[in-house]
Amino acid sequence: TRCQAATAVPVPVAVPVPASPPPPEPTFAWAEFWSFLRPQLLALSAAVALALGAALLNVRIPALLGQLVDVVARCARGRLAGYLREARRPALRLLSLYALQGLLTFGYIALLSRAGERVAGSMRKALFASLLRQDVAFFDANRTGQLVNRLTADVQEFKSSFKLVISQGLRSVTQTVGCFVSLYLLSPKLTGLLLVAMPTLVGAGALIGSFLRRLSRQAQEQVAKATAVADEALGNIRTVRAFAMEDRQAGAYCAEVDRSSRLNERLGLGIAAFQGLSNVALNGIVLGTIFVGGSLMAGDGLSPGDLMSFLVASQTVQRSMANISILFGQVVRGLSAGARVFEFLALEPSVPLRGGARIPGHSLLGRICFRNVSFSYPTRPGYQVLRDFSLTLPPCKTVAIVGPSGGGKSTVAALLERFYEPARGSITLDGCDISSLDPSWLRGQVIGFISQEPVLFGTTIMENIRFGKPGASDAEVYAAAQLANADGFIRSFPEGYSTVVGERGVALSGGQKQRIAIARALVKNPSVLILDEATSALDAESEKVVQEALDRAVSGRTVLVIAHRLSTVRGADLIVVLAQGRVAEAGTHEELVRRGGLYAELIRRQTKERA
Ligand SMILES: Nc1ncnc2c1ncn2[C@@H]1O[C@H](COP(=O)(O)OP(=O)(O)OP(=O)(O)O)[C@@H](O)[C@H]1O
Repeated sequence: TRCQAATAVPVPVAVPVPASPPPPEPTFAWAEFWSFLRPQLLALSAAVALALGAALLNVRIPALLGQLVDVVARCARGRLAGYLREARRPALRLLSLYALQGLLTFGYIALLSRAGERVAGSMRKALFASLLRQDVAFFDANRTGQLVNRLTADVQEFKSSFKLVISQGLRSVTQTVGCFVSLYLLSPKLTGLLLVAMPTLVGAGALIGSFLRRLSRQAQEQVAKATAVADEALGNIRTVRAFAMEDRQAGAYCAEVDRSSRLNERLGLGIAAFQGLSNVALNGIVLGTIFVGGSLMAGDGLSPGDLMSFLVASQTVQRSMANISILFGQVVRGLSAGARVFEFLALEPSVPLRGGARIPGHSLLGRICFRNVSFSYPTRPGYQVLRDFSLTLPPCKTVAIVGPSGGGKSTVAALLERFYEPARGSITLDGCDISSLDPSWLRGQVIGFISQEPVLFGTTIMENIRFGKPGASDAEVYAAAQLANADGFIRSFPEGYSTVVGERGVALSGGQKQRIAIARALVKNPSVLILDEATSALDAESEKVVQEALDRAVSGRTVLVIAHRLSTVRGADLIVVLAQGRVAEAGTHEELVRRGGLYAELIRRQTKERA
């Protein structure tokens, strides 16, 4: 219900937020990261050790291959018996090295995956828990899509960079250094040549690579734009259909897809050129090495085996350096993804979910006082919604708030639920300031909130009603449904209370959904009931049934009704007209009509509209 209630506060589409500089990129929280890493330290250290071992073996392999080639060269031309004898030793050593290397590779990848998944899993859980804790104002300022992205894409990105750094990065660096040492030992001259050629090529490759990455990012963003168009149209198909906008939406989607195809084609072209060029460059290095190496061999400075070792080792260096340059970009992206995850982990809400005093059930009266409350929404600090607002809701009475749209009616309810904190003034329940009370008790047990457009969750009706009181027995659920005028229609479904309502409860009518929402609020037997325009989205027929349910539900509770249609609040014990954040008038229906002020004017206007 909390989520549902949160969506009940209407958020205007175009709130003029005061111009502020874009928030700085969050920095990576190493300490926070360490706390997630620590439980996996053993597995991680083992993975690092195994990866290092595998890399060192890779450094050894070219030398052994060289030995084998020397045997091959020596035993060429028909000396088979001698060849088999001589070759067996280096061949077997090489084979066992390959086997050991395979084993080490298996070990470190397995361990690393385990550690990576666990770190990512615990980051996701912690981030989700932290998001759920945040103030409602936080959700006004951050779009849901972005938050979900941090949970999924950002954690994913961070995890893969983290794994890559340990597997590829560690390996590549060790191999580059190790192989350079063995290259130098084999032939300082050839190594010198390589040292000139390779960095130039790798540098050029990195440059083209970064250009391609930029192109790829643009292409990805374009794909995301196209997806957003499709998502919006499919998600709001009723509106699209109602305005016969299918062709226009299809056209918009086509344009975005065309743009993304063009970008991706250009990217493909770039990748093709890159691959072609790098083939030429790599083969050129092989050719150059053999060519120059051959001349050294002629001068007897190098054996054929040495040349072979040199070739294999230089290939390993090339691969490793290319890997390192790719990794560099990945690390930068991974760190900024990680920073985005940790940013919200560290965020503390101004109103904690739990903690504080509770008033024992038997002595709870339900008397609520707003005293000189002033309030502005955090996303709109310059605009005061309530100014010096004072109102008392006596126990077991119904108080209605009416007034022009945007006057701050729903804001009063949001403050009572402690979705936001007033800037000045106090709100008390039975004389206790609600800021000293346990918010989870206040929301979960004291206040029942029924909003204009109830949100049902994608589960059975039974579970949806039980959402109001997690431990409720079946009998309690039935009783609440009866009180809410919902039992009859629920039982008329073939599966009764086990009927699963769709993701957004689409299979139910507005009136049915509203009655389930009423049952959900009533099952906790709240002392205070807030009805925020609970019937204004319904047609006359459903309104009547829902109104009946509400009339029954209000007895014995302190009720705050927020209403558009004045006809629904005629019987309230007190009617308050809220205009420009202040109480403009208060009294019963008769008193206010007799007074001939704002309320009388509103009544006149509404009857005229009806006529
Ligand atoms: N989450 C929010 N962030 C920023 N401003 C808000 C938010 N919710 C409401 N407002 C603004 O606060 C003012 C009062 O809104 P509120 O919803 O309380 O009015 P209301 O009287 O209930 O209006 P209505 O009858 O149209 O629902 C409006 O100007 C609105 O634009």
